[in-house]
This record gives sequence, C-alpha cells and structure tokens, in this order.
Amino acid sequence: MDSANPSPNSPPSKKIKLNDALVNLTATEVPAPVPVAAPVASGPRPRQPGVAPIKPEYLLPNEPNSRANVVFDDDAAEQASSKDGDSKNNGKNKKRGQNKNRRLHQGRDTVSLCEFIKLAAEVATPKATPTCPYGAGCKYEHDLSVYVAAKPVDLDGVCPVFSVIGWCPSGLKCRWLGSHFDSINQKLVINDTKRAATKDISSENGRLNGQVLNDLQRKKYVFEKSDEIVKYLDKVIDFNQEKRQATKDSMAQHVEVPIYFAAEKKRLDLRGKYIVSPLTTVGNLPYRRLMRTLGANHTYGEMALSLPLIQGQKSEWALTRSHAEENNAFGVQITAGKHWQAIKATEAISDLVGGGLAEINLNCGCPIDLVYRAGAGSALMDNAGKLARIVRGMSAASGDIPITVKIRTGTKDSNPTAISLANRLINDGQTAAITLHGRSRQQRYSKSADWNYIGEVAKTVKELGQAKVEEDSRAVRPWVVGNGDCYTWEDWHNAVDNHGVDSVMVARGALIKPWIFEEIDSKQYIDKSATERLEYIKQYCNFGLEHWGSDEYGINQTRRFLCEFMSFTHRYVPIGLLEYMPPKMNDRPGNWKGRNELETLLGSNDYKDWVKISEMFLGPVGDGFDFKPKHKSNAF
Ligand SMILES: Cc1cc2nc3c(=O)[nH]c(=O)nc-3n(C[C@H](O)[C@H](O)[C@H](O)COP(=O)(O)O)c2cc1C
Repeated sequence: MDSANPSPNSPPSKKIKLNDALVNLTATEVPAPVPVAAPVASGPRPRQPGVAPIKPEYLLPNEPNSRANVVFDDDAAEQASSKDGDSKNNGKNKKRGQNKNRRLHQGRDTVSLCEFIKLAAEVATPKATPTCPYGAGCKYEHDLSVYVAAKPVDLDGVCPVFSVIGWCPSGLKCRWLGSHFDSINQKLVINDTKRAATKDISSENGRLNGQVLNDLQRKKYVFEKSDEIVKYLDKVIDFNQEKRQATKDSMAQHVEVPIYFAAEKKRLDLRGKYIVSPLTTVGNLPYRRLMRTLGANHTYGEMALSLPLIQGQKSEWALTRSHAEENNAFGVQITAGKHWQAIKATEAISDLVGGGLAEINLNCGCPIDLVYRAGAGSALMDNAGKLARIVRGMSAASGDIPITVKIRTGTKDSNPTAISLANRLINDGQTAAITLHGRSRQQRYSKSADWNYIGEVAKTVKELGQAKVEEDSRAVRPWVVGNGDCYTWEDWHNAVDNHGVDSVMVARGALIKPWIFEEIDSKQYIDKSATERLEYIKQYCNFGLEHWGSDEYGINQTRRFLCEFMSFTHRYVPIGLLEYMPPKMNDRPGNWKGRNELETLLGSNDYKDWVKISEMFLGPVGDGFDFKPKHKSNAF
C-alpha cells in the first residue's frame, strides 16, 4: 500500500467470544464504532513529517498529561528492564531474572492448613488419602471448610487454568477455587480427560529440579566437557598467537576436544521466519505464547547472564524456560564476559533445557553499561579474538545445538565493525546465524537503524559464507537476520527483498502491534478492533495464569507483566484513525480519542488505566500489588 487513504476494504473484525467481564463492558461502556469519515471534497491535509496524521474528528485538545506530551524512551525501557540497569549499584545485591525489583509475594493464608490435609485434598482417590500423623496434637488446621471460609472471596467465573488444562496447579490457593473444589468430598476436582489431552501441548521446558539447582549452587554439578574445552582453547590461543611460551610439547600433552562445526549440528532454519527478538522483562513466556498464536514462528528467551546460571540462580534459569508451542524453534540467549562462563553455561543449558532447543544465542549487542564494563554484551565486539574463542568454546560445549550471535553495527558510530566480525566468525565455521541490529552501542535508539549497512553485512555473510562452505564442508553459510525499526509488513518485505537478509527480527514492532506477523503474512495493514485487541490481552492473562499460577502471587505477576506489556501496546494508533498510510509508529500522535471508549482506553498512557484493564481478567487489585512503569516517559 502507498500513501493513500486507509483502505475502506480493511478486513472485517473477527467475531470474538468474550468472557463475562468483557461482555458487560462491551454492552454497557462501549458505544458503536464511529464510522470512518468519507474523504472531504477538498482532499486530505498535507502530511506533516514526524506527526501522526490523525483525522481531525479524532483529535482532542492538548492537555498537560496527555499522550501528545509523551516521548517514548526506549533506551530507558531496555536499560530499566535490564538486570544490570542500575550502574550505581555496581551489580552487588541485585535481584536477577524475571523477578528483579519486584515486591510481589505469596499472600499469607489467614488460616494455616496442615500439609497432610492439603495433600489429601489434592489426591484423587480416597484410598490413597494421606492422614496427619500428629492427629489432634497438630498445630495446623485440619478442617478444610474452615480454611476455605477464611480465604478471600473467590473471583468471578471459572478458573482460566482449570478450564484449559482440566486441573489447577495452584490447588487450594487458587483465587477461583470454587470452580474446581468439591466441597462435599473436600477434594480438588480434576478433569482427567482434559488433563490427559492437554498434557503435552501445555507443558513447559526447562523447569529445573531442586537437586540440580542445589548441585550448581554448591559447585557439585559435573561439567563433563567445559574444563577440557577451556584448557584446550587457552592453549590453542596461546599457541596461535605465540604470546606466551606455549610449545608444541604443551599442545601435544593436551587431549584435543572435539570442535563441532555448524554443519555437524542440528539444522537451524531461519529463512523467512517470523522472529520475535529477545526482550528482557517483556519477552516472557506468556508473551511469546501469545506471539506464537499470532503468527510468530521463532522466539528467543530473555537474555540470561552466564555466571548466575552456572551458580544455579533459580530466577536466571527461569529465563531459559519455554513453552511446548515454542519447541524446536526457540533460542536461549546468554551473555558472558569470560569464555569459561559462556562455555559452562552452554554445557548446562544444552544438558538441562529440553524442548528441542533450536539454538543458543550469544548476545554481543547488549549496550547496558554494567554488562559492557564486565566485558560482556556489546563489549565482545571490541575484542574479536575473545568473541571467536567464546563461540568456538560454546560450539564445543553445546553438542548438536547450533550457536548463533546477535551483534550491532559496532560499539562506536564512527567505527562499524560488524563486517570484520562476521568475516572472522564465518572463517571459524561454527556460527549458524548472525543477527545484526543496525545501530551502534553509542547510538542506542537515537536515529534509525542503518539498513544500508545491514544490507552490506548480509551481502558479505552470503558471499564469504558460501566460499567457506566450498572450502570446508563442515561449515554452513550462516543465516543473516536484520534487526531494527521493523514496524510494518512493508518494512519486513523491504528488508528481505531489498537488503538481502534471510529474515528480520522484530522487537518493539511486535510489542506495540502483536499482530504484526499477520500483517506481514497477508501483506496488508489490518485495522484490529478494540475488542480484538482486548481479546489478546485476555489471552495474555490466561497464559500468564498458566505460567505463574492462579493464586495471589501468580495473579500479581501476570498483572505486573501485563502492565509492562501495555507500556508498549498503548502506543499503537489505530490505522482507522489515520488520514494517510503507511502508519509510522515513531510519529508523535498528538492527543486523540478512539472510535469507541474501549479503543480510547487501550491507547491511554496512564498506567492506572492499564491496571484497570487488567482487572477485567484478573479481578480487583489486592493490597500486595503496586506498579510503576519502569521506563518513565519524559515530557517534551
Ligand atoms: C524492553 C526491551 C528489552 C530488550 N531486551 C533485549 C535482550 O534481552 N536481548 C537482546 O539481544 N536485545 C534486547 N533488546 C533489543 C531488541 O532485541 C532489539 O535488538 C532492538 O529493540 C531493536 O529492534 P527494534 O527496532 O525492532 O525494536 C531489548 C529491547 C527492548 C525495547
């Protein structure tokens, strides 16, 4: 589509079955959509660069706190969501992983129930019912009805987890307990048929058992390959560079470790794939599940730091988890400042994370100060030798799992290094894919991604990669994936058709407009109705409850991460409000109202409205919840 008025033929909104809360809302609060006004005879106003061309009938007067005065600080978003965002703290005493900076906790039960009675309620057959050995002497409550009566009043409706998988892992703590509790027999209800039918499709990979974590924490975990690989690589590097007095003798004493080449591993296929970027905090498992349902077919976990992984930090391992729907098309992303850290983390991930892990990706693009100062993330681009050693080591440690890298144009604007890095990696023959974010570390999100440079890198990778394959059949021509500012189907196809990349990794575009892959696939802009967009939010909530639990803790987690997600979704300006196509997501929108109240609400930049939206699916906010957007938007 070109710069014409939005097509009046945009696909009709799908009919969507909504839950009770939404039906009530739609019935009472949402007026019928305002029909899109016919173009006036004098023709549309000229398009002003940098300003969203919103039709006059949807424009509101500017107000101090309105969206018109907000800039979206994506550097702050990436930085704030980083585990090491606070450089003043020097990395000490930081909480890591998904739960960092959270004050969420499992609410205490008013009545403490005896564990044996709890178990008895969970056991399906009365025959196997455990009994409390302490009998009347037990200090905990034995009467289940007293426990249930003391719980906060159930939320309305049926437990969303139970209704999908036929049982509820949150058990008696579930906030929809009444929907799966048999009060006469004092048992939790299990729908065996549904449970069996959904067992495989609803499972998650990478949930480590306590023993393994314990072994890692106590340094008892046996890394069978890593030590040898590290020793070998140290010798090879010394020997090759002749920096120290490494002799042929010292090499001879050393057992050679097998170095796998990319063609000797599982095949990774990224050509034409709809790829969601690794996204710290927002790219969590429920979000990725939502994206899978909306057309994504390759996803990445949030960046995990190697050291906490090998130290057995549970919250860091949470970042390696994936859903069954991501099987064989999911990459774990790590970063490390030292080769031994990356190698050990890779070995542990390859051994412990299931689900047909498609790749382990090394993040060499992370711009965050603390990561950079530790020699990790984008600092690796300043030390090609170290980067190459890390990739070789990871490749040796990962068995048949391919190793891929994500880089930027370089660390400095004035000195793009991606081409020489790609050259080096291709020469070593162990990198299965190179993703290039077309910005330097220095540049962060200021200025647009440089797609011409991405195109040059793509050309180099293809040419050198092909030459390498001809020279050494153990190598592959690495996939080359472009990244940066892909907000529309036109951006995606332009990147693939005109800049020569095999595919595009989409980050903010997939957060702001989660149905972006549907648009890419159909090569058209889709004017999603507010009810359809609300349905995605409902779906996210249900996935969140399945992942984090339907008890108070799980609901709080789901609500919080939903609000983080909505700190991006609210930026979407519905295309039906625009005078001109194509839409430009970076245009300043002015203050606007939607075609109905729900559409206006979904575009609100007030986080209190995001919390309000969450209440439609997660019930009223309890005492244990507070949310402040981590990346504050600045006033112009
Ligand atoms: C909130 C947020 C979190 C991010 N987290 C990661 C991450 O964990 N790993 C990574 O490689 N890149 C991360 N990035 C960078 C993106 O993956 C991507 O490279 C960048 O946003 C450019 O793509 P875009 O223009 O499509 O947004 C993050 C970006 C944002 C906005």
